[in-house]
Amino acid sequence: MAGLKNGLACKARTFEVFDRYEERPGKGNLYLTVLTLSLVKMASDSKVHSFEEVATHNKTKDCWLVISGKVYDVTPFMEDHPGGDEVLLSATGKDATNDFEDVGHSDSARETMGKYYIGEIDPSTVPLKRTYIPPQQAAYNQDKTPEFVIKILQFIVPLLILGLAFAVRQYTKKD
Ligand code: HEM
Repeated sequence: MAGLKNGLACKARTFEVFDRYEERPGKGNLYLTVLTLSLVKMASDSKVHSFEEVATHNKTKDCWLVISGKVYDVTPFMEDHPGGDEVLLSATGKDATNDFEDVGHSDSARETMGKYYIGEIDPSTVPLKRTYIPPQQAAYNQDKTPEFVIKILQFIVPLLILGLAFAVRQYTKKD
């Protein structure tokens, strides 16, 4: 009976845990029941939340996160999160998958997540990521011809002035 109690209290959602129960001699039927109950629990846990609903849980005392399509209620973890509660708050109201992955969380952090899992996000309700589209502005001086002419003139004009000065000097030179 103690095994059954533990099985029900346990939040683990893997078959591995229940395989161990099956190995116990003489209690095959009992442990099969535990497995079934667990599956029912899994199904009921997988509540589908809309993004709009999840986004309203954006406070220190009520904080939900969306990571890899799953919804986590991390309210009880706010004070204990090694990265602090501020980062968790800043990850609300959006898909926090990248924020979570960018930190390079350890395997044990990923296991901890399971404790706070409350369901799935309805993907159709997640707003599309906005991509930055630069304004359609004409590039300055797109036509290169005048620029080219200006550059040539920059060389020719001083040369012309020099040549003119030299000619004037030669012309006005007294023998
Ligand atoms: C359910 C969600 C989360 C859980 C269970 C979790 C758990 C943890 C744990 C256990 C650590 C200690 C280091 C490690 O073991 O990797 C950690 C560190 C950290 N986490 Fe999270 N975390 C979660 C979500 C997030 C999110 C969404 C962000 C970013 C917005 C974040 C940012 C950080 C930062 C900045 C650190 C500190 C890293 C360092 O200083 O080395 N975490 N987290």
